Amino acid sequence: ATVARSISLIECIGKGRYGSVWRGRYHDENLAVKIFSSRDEASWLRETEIYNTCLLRHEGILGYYASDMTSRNSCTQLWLIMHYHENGSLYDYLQSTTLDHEEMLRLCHSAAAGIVHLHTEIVGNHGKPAIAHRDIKSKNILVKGNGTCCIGDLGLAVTHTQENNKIDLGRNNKVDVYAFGLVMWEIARRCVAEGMVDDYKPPFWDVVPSDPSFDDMKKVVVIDQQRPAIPNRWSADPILLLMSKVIQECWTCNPKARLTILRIKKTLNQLLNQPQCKK
Ligand SMILES: Nc1cccc(Nc2ncnc3c2C(=O)CC=N3)c1
Repeated sequence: ATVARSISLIECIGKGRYGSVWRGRYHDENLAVKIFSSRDEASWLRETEIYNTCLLRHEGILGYYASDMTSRNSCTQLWLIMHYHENGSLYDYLQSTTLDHEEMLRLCHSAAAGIVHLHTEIVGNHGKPAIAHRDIKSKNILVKGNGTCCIGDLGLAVTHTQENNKIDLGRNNKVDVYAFGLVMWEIARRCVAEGMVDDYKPPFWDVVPSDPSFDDMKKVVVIDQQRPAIPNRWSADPILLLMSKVIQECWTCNPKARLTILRIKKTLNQLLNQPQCKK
């Protein structure tokens, strides 16, 4: 509680049903403060539990400072205090930025590396369970100053270890892989090749209303099994053509046929090291 007291909130940088995110200052350092709405107390509790029980210090995971619960007159105030990233979320970043091949692959590879860390169980005293994020999307990924990503928002995450075989992660991991395919599709659209680039669009922008309901999405994705279209221009570029293959293997109808996030990370790393990708 002492930490929260000495943080001064400077500006609101995000607002939603979840609550709000602020840029804060503490000893001349910037930090991000997520203030949870009372309806979202469960997310605060889950994210706090995950960060405090699992070894989650990793360059691909949004850095955590502290959680704070203070009683503010009649109601409870819930804060999550994280590292601050000036570029904001990947969703924000892609609105205003176009990418070359290396920048596209750095964003995709670093985001994949963060998800690999979540999915990997580390056995031992200072280990971690396998974690399925369950809410992978460009608004929950932050872009760091060096053009790499880190994964945030663990409010819906579930854990699994060998011994307390709680849930079958096999299925859940595949949900993360499907969602990550959508994120790679959003990023690749913003990659300039042969003098062309696609506008930023959220997945399914052309088949659902803005701010779609759960049922709107379910009909498109589950019932009709729709998938985002791959822009024609991608087939004229060797890297984007390979990206379209990786992306489509994240979306197979049968979840068992989907690539693992580790295979995706390795493939992206190979593309990153190809000569035509280096500046
Ligand atoms: N999941 C979660 C939990 C706490 C803060 C956040 N958001 C952020 N974290 C760090 N830097 C940021 C942001 C923004 O939202 C926008 C700009 N920079 C997400």
